[in-house]
Amino acid sequence: MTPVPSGELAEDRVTVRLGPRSYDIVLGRGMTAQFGLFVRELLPQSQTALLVADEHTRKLAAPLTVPLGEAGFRTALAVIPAGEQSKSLEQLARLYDALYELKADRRTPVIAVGGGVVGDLAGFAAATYNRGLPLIMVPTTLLAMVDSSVGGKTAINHPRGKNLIGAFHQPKGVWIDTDHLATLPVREYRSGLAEVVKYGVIRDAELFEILECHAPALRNGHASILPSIIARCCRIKAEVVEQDEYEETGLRAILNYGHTFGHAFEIVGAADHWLHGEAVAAGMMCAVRLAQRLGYLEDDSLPSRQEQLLRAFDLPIRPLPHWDVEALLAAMQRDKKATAGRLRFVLPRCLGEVGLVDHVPLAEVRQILCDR
Ligand SMILES: O=C(O)C(=O)C[C@@H](O)[C@H](O)[C@H](O)COP(=O)(O)O
Ligand SMILES: [Zn+2]
Repeated sequence: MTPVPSGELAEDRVTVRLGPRSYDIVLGRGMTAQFGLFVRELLPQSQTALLVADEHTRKLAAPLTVPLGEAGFRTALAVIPAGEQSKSLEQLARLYDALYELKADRRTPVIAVGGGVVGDLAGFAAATYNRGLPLIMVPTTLLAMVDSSVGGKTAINHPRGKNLIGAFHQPKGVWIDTDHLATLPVREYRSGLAEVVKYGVIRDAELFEILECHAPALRNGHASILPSIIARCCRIKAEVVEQDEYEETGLRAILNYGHTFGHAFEIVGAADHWLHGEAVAAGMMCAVRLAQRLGYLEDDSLPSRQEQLLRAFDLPIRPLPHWDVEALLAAMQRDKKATAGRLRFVLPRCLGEVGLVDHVPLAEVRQILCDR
């Protein structure tokens, strides 16, 4: 795999092993000066690079143009409006225009500097322009570091469904500089903690216990163990993606714990502007209650432990009362995991173990949604 660039301050490295599409996730602090070398070693022939950022992360993207220039790249920076609405055809077209203006060729990397929205949109532009450009992920939010920058899911939204238009397109490399977290608004940071809790429930009981022990420090972003938690989540994600890259066997679907409810909350409750992790948090609570109701859950302490942890991170544990139940159910029936409108959920059996449950009766799900 990729050699470590000399002088790099990387503290950790996780390799995602996917044969010819394998790549490294490099984790460290204060690594800006080494970024050009990192990209150059991945792409020895490229002459141009398009950086993509939003209004908030442009200040993190701009300094990267210096080491990229030193490494011989002619760069351009495309800035999109911040927020979920940017996962749209309109913003995608703007990125295609920017690539055209740059005279991008098949070797031009798209470098996504930001959170999940920037990564998903820039990733989809990279997956489709010229039938595929190299993609480099520079996640700057906790959520993007532990989840969306790894695994190759790229997408924009359809007005009626999250991530409905997308492609699998693995990055060539992921560059996690934890110094970027210092710039993150606290609500964004805590939204990322929801996906961290998810990893504990689906696959890593010990991680969940670590989160419980360090909840007060983690809540405020001051925990010295945070970098090791980020690396641990990346390792879990890598392991899952390595075994089921295209979500075919059902294994990768476990990463969707809380998302069937969560995506419906994001769509139906769009006006309330919940962040993705907030919707996932309330979605995980609905899922664990559903598991209990269906008799699937073997560990009765899990709902209250999960609730306590999410509360400790100031995350929502229920959908908002004014969201229409029938609209939420309709959104769930259009979920990508549903087949022919039949609901399929990722449900926990015990801490660290979840399964895919088919044909969940609509009435049971309605009951969970009515309980607010
Ligand atoms: O990488 C995956 O696989 C995931 O499901 C991770 C999720 O946290 C992420 O939100 C993903 O974008 C959801 O994908 P979708 O296929 O349900 O749209
Ligand atoms: Zn997610």
